[in-house]
Amino acid sequence: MSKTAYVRTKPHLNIGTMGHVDHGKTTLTAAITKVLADRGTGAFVPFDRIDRAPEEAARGITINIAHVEYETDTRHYAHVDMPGHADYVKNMVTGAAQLDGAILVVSALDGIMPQTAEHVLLARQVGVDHIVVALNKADAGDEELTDLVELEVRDLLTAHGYGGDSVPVVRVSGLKALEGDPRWTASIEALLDAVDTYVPMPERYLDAPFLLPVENVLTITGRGTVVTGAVERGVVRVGDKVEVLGASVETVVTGLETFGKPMEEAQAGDNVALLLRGVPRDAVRRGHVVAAPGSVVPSRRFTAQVYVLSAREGGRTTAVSTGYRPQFYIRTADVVGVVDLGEVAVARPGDTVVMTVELGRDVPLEAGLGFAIREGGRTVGAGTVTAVV
Ligand SMILES: Nc1nc2c(ncn2[C@@H]2O[C@H](COP(=O)(O)OP(=O)(O)OP(=O)(O)O)[C@@H](O)[C@H]2O)c(=O)[nH]1
Ligand SMILES: [Mg+2]
Repeated sequence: MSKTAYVRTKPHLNIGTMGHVDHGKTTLTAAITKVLADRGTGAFVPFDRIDRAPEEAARGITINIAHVEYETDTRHYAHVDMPGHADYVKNMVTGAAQLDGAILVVSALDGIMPQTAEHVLLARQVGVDHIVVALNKADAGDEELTDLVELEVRDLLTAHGYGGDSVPVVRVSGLKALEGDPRWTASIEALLDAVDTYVPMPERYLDAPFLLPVENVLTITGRGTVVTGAVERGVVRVGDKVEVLGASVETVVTGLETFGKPMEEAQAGDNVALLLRGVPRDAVRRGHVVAAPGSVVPSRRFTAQVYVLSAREGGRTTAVSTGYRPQFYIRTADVVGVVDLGEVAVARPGDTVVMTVELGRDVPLEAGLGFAIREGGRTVGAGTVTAVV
């Protein structure tokens, strides 16, 4: 672990790029780091270091979620570059669950595509309240066509409750900005200004007991097991006792880092790595939750309001009934659950229904928590927990 400590000088936010495959999310992410590196408030992260897992290079699509950090004049950001490929939308849900705002990347050449719409729907569901649009590849697009794409994107956002008329839509070229073309580096500056001003600093629940949904688990040779993720609430310090829900382990945090920089204390919103004393690597998984001991009681039964996606939105073509067993994506967890629709008994695509769910295992639940429902690799529903039973 490197030695320069993290110094908190600016408010920290978590943002990310989402959008259809090949619309330019990773190129744009690299371009943002380049523009800010030239300004002196970040380090350039080239495309191939963002799109870096071996599995990805082989298939040429973003599968794992990559994080980079940078600063604007007013803020410090952790930025996650989310995958666009349909098979990996579940990774997108994990990433979006921790975002304060998102940059929706839409190719000005192609317009809205299936994952553009799916990502907007999922973002809404997992609680991303602010979206800024990057109309990418504007270097290659024709202006009238781009105008149409912009209208189409604003309509899509309005349809999902984002107030499409007031959402900033910035025409950019990640590719040309990476090449240093001044017209297009200016477009990236404009995009960052839009993010700085349009995405508000969210309220951080610093006084609540510590909770972090585990996004990834790794081993540091000679030091032990590390879990990473964004702190959902509270504060954690080196030396604090924590419990890992899902693994049923109590342990102590022996190290804390953000982007390779050690810190004494992490707080709600921070994207961190936690070194856990004496926890075997295979005891902890993505989807587990690290929390202050005794602060949450995991459970498996809850009631929820659920929207069943229509076929046009990529959902099912047939109704679901009591006994249906899809996967539930809750925070970073992916758990099977059985649906009970009560007296209604049947829910058709396009319906909003109340259901009781019995999950296959206990997870920390609370009223207001958003989740996605998936089946056979596609999203079929989106809901909010109304009560824990
Ligand atoms: N003309 C032009 N091409 C671009 C621009 N941005 C990206 N591209 C090209 O579009 C293709 C896809 O870019 P990526 O950045 O890999 O797209 P992505 O959205 O990250 O793709 P996935 O991660 O697979 O979903 C590449 O060939 C890029 O060079 C742009 O601003 N202008
Ligand atoms: Mg990518």
